[in-house]
Amino acid sequence: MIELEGVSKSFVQDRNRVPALRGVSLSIGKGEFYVLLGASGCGKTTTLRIVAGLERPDTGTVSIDGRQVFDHTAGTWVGPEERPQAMVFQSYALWPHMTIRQNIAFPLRRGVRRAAKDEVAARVDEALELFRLTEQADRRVTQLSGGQQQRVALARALALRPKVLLMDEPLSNLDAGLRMDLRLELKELSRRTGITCLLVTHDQEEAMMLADRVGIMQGGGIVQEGAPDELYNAPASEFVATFLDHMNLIRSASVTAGDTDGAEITASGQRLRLGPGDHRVGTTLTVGIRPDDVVIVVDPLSGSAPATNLVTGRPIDHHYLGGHFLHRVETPFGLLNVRSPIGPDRFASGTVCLQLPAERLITMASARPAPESAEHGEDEPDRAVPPAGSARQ
Ligand SMILES: Nc1ncnc2c1ncn2[C@@H]1O[C@H](COP(=O)(O)OP(=O)(O)OP(=O)(O)O)[C@@H](O)[C@H]1O
Repeated sequence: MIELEGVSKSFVQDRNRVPALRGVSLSIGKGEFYVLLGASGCGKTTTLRIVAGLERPDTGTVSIDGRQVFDHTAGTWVGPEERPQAMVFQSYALWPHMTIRQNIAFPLRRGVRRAAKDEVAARVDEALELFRLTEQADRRVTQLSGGQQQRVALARALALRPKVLLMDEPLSNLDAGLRMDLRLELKELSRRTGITCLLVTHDQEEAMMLADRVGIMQGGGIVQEGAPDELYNAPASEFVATFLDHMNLIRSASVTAGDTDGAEITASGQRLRLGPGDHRVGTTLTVGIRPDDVVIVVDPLSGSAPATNLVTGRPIDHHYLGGHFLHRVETPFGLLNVRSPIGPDRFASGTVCLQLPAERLITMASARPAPESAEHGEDEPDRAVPPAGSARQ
């Protein structure tokens, strides 16, 4: 339904051409919910605006529903009004002097997709019902809450019966509760209508919850795409691993032994077992483990305690997060974040034994060493937990 091939775009900033997109290729199927996820400035909105026809790329091709709408080489260009899409913005973009009903009806009466009067009335009623807005239909939109206003914006977009719904951070202005409600509505809606959705966000949870497929953007390109669970369980790079889930990273791990059951790695003078996988002896890789997957071994001397992949550390601090704790623990691998229901009152004082279970360790290619300043640049994810900074060797 949406195809981008080799799309690049640069903008002039302070008299210099600055690349915003570097050869983006993307293929979104009919009825698919695709989310572009990335930190501020990585090129998400530019990609969306190019699909919408609000921005003209420098190179490449763009097709929607089998029709080429841009081809740099052939000089093809189809304007936004002729593309089969509707767009929803973070700012709602409603007409404040109109009622809900008028806001939904207005675009149906104008432009190239103008509908007949009866048709307009029928579509407005349908959209009102879909978003449970029928009772308030004659209220001014300025009298509505943010969540209601965004539902009007979505109703207005869907009343156009677009083949493609493009959404730019549509839920970012809403508080946490409303955001969750609208996510659920949006997901249900996309299932029910079968409409192809492309949404951009910097919110990992939102992307995971809504998407059939997520494309993770960094520095003007898509660095990995896949179903949310694929990305979560098999991040291809340190960037994706830390962006999605604040993973603890153990860098510069050497594979020292391997057999069909798994492999052994050495990092910071400590040995760890890995589960089965394609790990060649002699290679160096990065090993990741999520804070939830690190096990606190309360009584390491008991007969039932695990025997492998143990490491002793010094707790630095503890944060109560409601129902569970976040502990930061200094270990030979560096500082590890550990999320656990076990509270600090159950550790021996000043020391804690951790297990990094082999089946929970995720391996990925080592990143090239980054300059210190780049480590916390704009592409760094928003952190809900303190970073495991010193685990970066
Ligand atoms: N009209 C413009 N003029 C100049 N530079 C632009 C313009 N639009 C985007 N850029 C630049 O292109 C890059 C990508 O911007 P874009 O808005 O696509 O990023 P984004 O990932 O959507 O970020 P955000 O989440 O902050 O909106 C940024 O460096 C931005 O400053």
